[in-house]
Amino acid sequence: MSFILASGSASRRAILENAGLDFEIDPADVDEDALKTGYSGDIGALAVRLGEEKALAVSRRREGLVLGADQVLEFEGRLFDKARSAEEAEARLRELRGRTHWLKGGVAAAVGGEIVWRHESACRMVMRDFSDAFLADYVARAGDMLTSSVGGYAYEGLGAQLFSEVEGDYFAVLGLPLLPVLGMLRDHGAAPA
Ligand SMILES: Nc1nc2c(ncn2[C@H]2C[C@H](O)[C@@H](COP(=O)(O)OP(=O)(O)OP(=O)(O)O)O2)c(=O)[nH]1
Repeated sequence: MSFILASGSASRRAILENAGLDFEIDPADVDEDALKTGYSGDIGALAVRLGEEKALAVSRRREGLVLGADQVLEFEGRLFDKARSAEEAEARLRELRGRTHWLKGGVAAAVGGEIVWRHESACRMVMRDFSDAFLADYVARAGDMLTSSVGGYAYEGLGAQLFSEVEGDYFAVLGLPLLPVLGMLRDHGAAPA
């Protein structure tokens, strides 16, 4: 039983590998900025739409079940994508500290160029009001996570120190709501029932 993960995300790959699943990786080439720039609708729905676009882009050229996903950060109604530099990530963390933001996730499965399943997740991230000294130390130690993860943190790692409370699916924070995905994979014969 196998399926295709239409993602270049190391986190999504690790989540599925650690769960013992058999899959190929074939990242989707989707112009996310085209959909995100100037978007003013529901941010969770956008993440689902992006997950669908990624799944469809690969499903149109590959046989079998294709899984696509996306995750965006929502803060006071504003949409944030991955920071483009460590400096931008630091400025954002300074803005988010002491306040609550959401990680909105969308995941979709496609077969033969058609969407067969979709799921939306929302995780409430309560960031503590850490000091400037803490932030400087965090930025010095966080490395690539500052720009490779949508919030500038790895919640399973150093990023845990940023938060006082998190509500939602742990795996969804990391980029892929594993249990709903497993249910779908079993329904489609792509994971052991
Ligand atoms: N390891 C880790 N990664 C995280 C965490 N929070 C978010 N991420 C990652 C998961 C995704 O790789 C990334 C969200 O960006 P996207 O949804 O646009 O995916 P990405 O561009 O990485 O890959 P893709 O578009 O699927 O090829 O942030 C976390 O707490 N830990």
